[in-house]
Order: sequence, then structure tokens, then C-alpha cells
Amino acid sequence: MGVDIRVEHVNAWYGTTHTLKDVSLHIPANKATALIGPSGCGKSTFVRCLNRMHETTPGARVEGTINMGDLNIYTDASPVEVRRRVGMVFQRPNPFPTMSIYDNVASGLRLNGFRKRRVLDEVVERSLKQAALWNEVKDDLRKKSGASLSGGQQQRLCIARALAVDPEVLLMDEPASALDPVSTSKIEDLIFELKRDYTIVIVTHNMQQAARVAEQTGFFLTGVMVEFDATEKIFTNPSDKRTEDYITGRFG
Ligand SMILES: Nc1ncnc2c1ncn2[C@@H]1O[C@H](COP(=O)(O)OP(=O)(O)OP(=O)(O)O)[C@@H](O)[C@H]1O
Repeated sequence: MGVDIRVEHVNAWYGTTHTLKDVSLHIPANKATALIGPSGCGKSTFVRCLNRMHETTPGARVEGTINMGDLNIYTDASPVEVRRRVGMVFQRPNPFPTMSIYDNVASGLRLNGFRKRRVLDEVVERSLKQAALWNEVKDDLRKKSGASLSGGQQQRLCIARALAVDPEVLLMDEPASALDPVSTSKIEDLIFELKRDYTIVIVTHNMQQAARVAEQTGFFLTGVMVEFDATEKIFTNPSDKRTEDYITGRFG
């Protein structure tokens, strides 16, 4: 099951540049939450704080509190443990190109010490089904490499790889922006299915996409979370003039 995420007074820096400024919000469990805002406003930095990837950038640091369920991810868990609980999918599909489809999906489990063939087979099948890719690849699991799939299939393979280690949260950083409309709509359908089992946070430049998939939307501007509310409210009756200017296309 997904967990809720409580973010309190999070600040993030790259060196001396203060990139995220006092961000607080409550991301509910088993829903999709969209993050929108102009380029460079800190959306990716924010999601990278949610799986402790931000701190892997040399000179970068984070302050504040992030709780996933009862777990404070900065004080109660190691980065490795956090990244097992929080899967991530990036803008460009990044399967391991020479590994087979099967090995791509099994890679995280193997890293976590799982070796039993029967267990791996079950998880690979379950994850590929969850990612709506199973029917397209089931006859070629060991024959085809990750790189031999289409872009949309590669992205669903990356989703399957992320789900295989049984995370609670799935972060998606512009997961469809490199894909054609058909593949994009498959990813959006998938988000609907996945919400039942996971908490989803999706960064998107596409406001229609946010409106289609997410129950809540947060609007970032220059590192500040300007407004966070029900998606419908954000897009039809925002409280802040800056949100209104952005969604009506006056800037960004
Ligand atoms: N590795 C880095 N080192 C230094 N500054 C960085 C680094 N990554 C991002 N930044 C800066 O941090 C700010 C926020 O970037 P971030 O990628 O989080 O924004 P974003 O809203 O996701 O942008 P986009 O929509 O273009 O992906 C930007 O000014 C960016 O230049």
C-alpha cells in the first residue's frame, strides 16, 4: 500500500544557491499528486529530496523534515532503504540497455539479495503486468534487450523495474514528455491503475496531463510552493494570482 508523505519546511541548496525555500505540503496516500511550474522552479529538486537523491549531488544539501507514513526518511532510514521504498521513473527511459527485459526487472531484487528463480519469475511477471507491458513482451523476456523496445515500452519497463522492489511511493519526473501521444496515454492509464497500490508524485509540464491524472496539484515558482490544492481548484479557481497567471499562460 502507499503511504502519505508529510513535508515540513524543506529547504534545499546546490552549493550556496538556495533552490527550494521552506516547502511544506501533505501528499496523501494512494492518490496522484502533480507538481507543475516553469522550467527551473525546483520541481525535480523537490522530488529528488523525496528519495534522498538530492544529497548525492556534490555540494548539495537538504534541511527540514520528510515523513513517509511514520518514517522520517532523513533520520530513521538509510538512503538505500529510502530508495527501496520510493521508486523513481525519469523523463528519458533508462533501461539497462544490454540486459534482457527479465534482468532489467529483476535487477533491483538481485541487488537486494533475492536469488530464488521462482520468486524472481513471479515478481518479474507481476511487475510487468502492473506496468501493462506483460502481453507485449512475455515471449521475449530473455531474448530481447531493454534497448530493443520502443520508447513507450522502455518507459513501462522502467516502471516495472521500479515496482519490482515493492515500493510504497512512485516518483515520476516528466515520465511521458519524451513519448508519442499513444504511449503517453498508456502511461496516464497506468497511473490510474497504480494509484490503488502506490502513492504517486508526478512532475509534468503538461497542465492537461496534471488535470487528467492527479487529485492534487502543487504549483512551484522560483523554489517556493505557491499553492497546493485539489487539482480542480488549481485549474479553475486558484487562490493565488501567480498560479492563475501561470495556468492561463501569462508566463512560463
Ligand atoms: N546539479 C545541479 N547543480 C547546480 N544547480 C542545479 C543542479 N540541478 C538543478 N540546478 C538548479 O536548480 C534550479 C531548480 O532546478 P530543477 O531541475 O529542480 O527545476 P525544474 O523545475 O525541475 O526544471 P525543469 O522543468 O526544467 O526540469 C535551477 O535553477 C537549476 O539550474
